Amino acid sequence: MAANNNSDPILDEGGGGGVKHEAAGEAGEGKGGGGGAAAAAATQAPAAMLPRSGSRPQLDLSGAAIHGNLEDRNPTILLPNQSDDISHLALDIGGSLIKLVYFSRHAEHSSEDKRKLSTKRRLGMLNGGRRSYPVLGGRLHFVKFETGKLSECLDFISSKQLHRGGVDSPSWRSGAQPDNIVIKATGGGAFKYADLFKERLGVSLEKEDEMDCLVAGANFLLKSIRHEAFTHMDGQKEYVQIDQNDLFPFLLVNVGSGVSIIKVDGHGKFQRVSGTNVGGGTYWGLGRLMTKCKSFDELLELSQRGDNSTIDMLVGDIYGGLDYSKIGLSASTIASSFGKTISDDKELSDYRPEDISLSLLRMISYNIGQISYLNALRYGLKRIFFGGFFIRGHAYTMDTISFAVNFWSKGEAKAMFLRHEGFLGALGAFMSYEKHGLDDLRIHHLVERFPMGAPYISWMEKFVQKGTQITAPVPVGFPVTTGMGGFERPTAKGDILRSDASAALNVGVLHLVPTLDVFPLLEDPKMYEPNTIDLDLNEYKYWFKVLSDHLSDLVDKAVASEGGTDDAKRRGDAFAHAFSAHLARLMEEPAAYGKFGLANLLELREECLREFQFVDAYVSIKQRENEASLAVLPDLLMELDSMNEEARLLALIEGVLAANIFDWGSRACIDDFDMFKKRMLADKKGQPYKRALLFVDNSGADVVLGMIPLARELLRNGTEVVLVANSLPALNDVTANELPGIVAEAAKHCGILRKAAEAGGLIFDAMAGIQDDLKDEPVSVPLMVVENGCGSPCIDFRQLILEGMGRSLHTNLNARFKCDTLKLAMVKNQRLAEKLFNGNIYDCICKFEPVHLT
Ligand SMILES: Nc1ncnc2c1ncn2[C@@H]1O[C@H](COP(=O)(O)OP(=O)(O)O)[C@@H](O)[C@H]1O
Ligand SMILES: CC(C)(COP(=O)(O)O)[C@@H](O)C(=O)NCCC(=O)O
Ligand SMILES: [Mn+2]
Repeated sequence: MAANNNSDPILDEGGGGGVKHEAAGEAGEGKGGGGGAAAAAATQAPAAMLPRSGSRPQLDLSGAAIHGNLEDRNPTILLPNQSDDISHLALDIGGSLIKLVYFSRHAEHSSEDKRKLSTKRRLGMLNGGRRSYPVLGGRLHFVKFETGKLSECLDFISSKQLHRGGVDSPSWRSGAQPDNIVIKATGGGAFKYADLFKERLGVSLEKEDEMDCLVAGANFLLKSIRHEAFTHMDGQKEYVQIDQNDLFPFLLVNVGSGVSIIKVDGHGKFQRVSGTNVGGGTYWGLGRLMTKCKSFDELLELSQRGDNSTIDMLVGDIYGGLDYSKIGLSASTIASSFGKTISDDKELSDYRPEDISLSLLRMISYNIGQISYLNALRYGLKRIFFGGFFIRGHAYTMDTISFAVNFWSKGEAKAMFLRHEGFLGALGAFMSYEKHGLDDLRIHHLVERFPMGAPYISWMEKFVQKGTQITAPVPVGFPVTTGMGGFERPTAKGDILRSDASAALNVGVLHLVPTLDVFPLLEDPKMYEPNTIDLDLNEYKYWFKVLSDHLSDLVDKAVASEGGTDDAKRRGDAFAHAFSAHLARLMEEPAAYGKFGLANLLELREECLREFQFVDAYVSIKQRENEASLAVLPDLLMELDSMNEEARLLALIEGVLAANIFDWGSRACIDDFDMFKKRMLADKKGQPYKRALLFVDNSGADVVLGMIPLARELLRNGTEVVLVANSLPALNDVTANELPGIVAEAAKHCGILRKAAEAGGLIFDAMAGIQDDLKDEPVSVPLMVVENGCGSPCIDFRQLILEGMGRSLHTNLNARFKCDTLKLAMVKNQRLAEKLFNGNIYDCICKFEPVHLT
């Protein structure tokens, strides 16, 4: 039988089979799970797209008119009343910063389309009637500007035409000038700068109340974004699992220029209970005056090298070096911020700016923590969420606030922080566009797909246009606390604050994918964790090395896939820099982007490639492998058909797992084949599976010689088969777009596949004229292809378009489903084999998990 020679070219440690081919020889390591997995559900209803929510943007066709040449085959249609495309920007113009939240639709990948067309043409499968597979929805971006540099912000909006729905919007392309564009805006600047916006951009700002927006933004984030909230104590960040049913009431403290303290009781139910004018503006303002720093970050960075005991009067200064233990104050506790300067006969210039900055930071953070706690106490609240850009993801600031809350509440109240800290108001304003209907979004509808937000957008533009260097982020120091009331000075690991750009990487671009839903066959969605192993720092180091080692090879492929042009080379460079910066950021703080498993790490790379417009780095490798495998498929099918049923089933499973691994002395580390065989053969007569979902993985031998023959066997047994494939390219994975072409080609050699593909609408009379003997193959069950909503080598079943079953090893090995499940994978990574099974590279997994009816 044919060897299943599939391997994931970057990630597998060795070639996946006997016949060396280019991709296998390139020997990366990692993804490991090779064969894909199949699931069989005996009772499920036909696969169907999940319905879109009724409150989502609707198409408003009133007044539609053809724009341009009526003779054109595809003239542009103007929808003058369709406002979706122009309500994609919202602003929060605060005392210090302007925050923008904007939505962009995924651009059409025209080069991909061309390529798709030529592949289809070559495979002889162009037919206009087949369904097309949509690319994933759109993205929410987060960008900020200094309020003092408002004109930069206006330029940004104008250059991207954000006020008119972006440069890709119909209104922009058509050159139409809607005369009254309205943009939602909150914050004081919505009032102050309304005229300027009208003058410069011709837009009217529709004012939304700042407190309404803060609360709406916070509620939305806490409800819809995974790993949004975290605690930060003693340098340790820990994400908080938010129980949707037990969220309210809480205290929201927004630390902007000033501080607003709001008691939140529900959606739209809140009361501003307090505030303080000692806030972010105070730290930055006083700090600027006293240190001559030119930027907020410079001031914050200085604090990391500061020693506040030269400025602050400590308890020990007053008590002759002793603690005041009776009231719980250590000698190092600050008794009086800046108090020491009253007795020193010194000028401002005699103090180190570093020390001044730290004293200021501690004074203001501590004060905010304390006032917040007192307000929590007033209302009996235990949870305090802190937002606003004063926080700036800065460890020392958060630790100081947490310390104050913890100290004064004696551990009763908890300070929590939000990853989108400064964007609460802007998000709230964005959500106030009623037609967005974002209010009913559930957590899996907004997928945070890696921080390619503001910094990366501007970095990318810089790279593409100027080829500027990205500076990799540098570590921020963690403070050390003493047990009793005081902080020692921070023991900074690095001496420079992470650049503003990379710090903003704490916030990802939110991908809005309204059709995504939790896979309904998951046994317990709440308990589901896609990643098989936790990434501790050691694991991180290992995978970072793997990914870094293969970066240059990947860049070569990516550049080649775009024709090797100068532009592609520049983008390749930019991709390498950006991806390395992400890796460095994660190395420094693995939880920087929320909990991050291997699946996320692998997806990050794919996302990053896409960000730099590499549509499909493996396109030609995939095509070559598909063609080579299709050429040997007829022989394989003939060989399979000559076997008895039992031998054939074994050959098929081996085929998926790569037949000749046994030659290499490998063993099966999980082997439930006999159980599976029993279900397939012995029980078959009574109750064949109604439907099987096959999660296909790699292009080439994996899908053509492994999964398609397995699908064919299931079809032969009367089981409907759904091939579930990635929506977007990732490594050499086959995509839902590519599969129909491959199936059509395979069907040329096989009546079973042909009839089933026709029944499933995959091909329409494509094989008319091809003679084969279908007498023995009375197949009427359909073979279908669906996309899974993923663009990653791994699958997260919380975020799927359609029902299916899990592939593989890195993810889903331990996932339990409500249907019988067969997990097939070859372990192509020594480390994983050892870790998971005490096994060896090329060991195989054939894990059958029938549903036990109780
Ligand atoms: N790049 C920056 N420039 C100015 N201030 C910053 C910056 N980054 C963080 N900050 C801090 O954040 C505060 C502004 O926070 P923000 O939530 O945007 O408030 P506002 O709505 O009043 O502008 C500033 O006063 C300052 O303390
Ligand atoms: C006036 C503000 C609401 C403006 O918001 P900001 O621009 O600071 O985000 C805020 O600065 C504030 O709440 N100041 C504190 C005023 C007080 O309660 O004393
Ligand atoms: Mn504000």
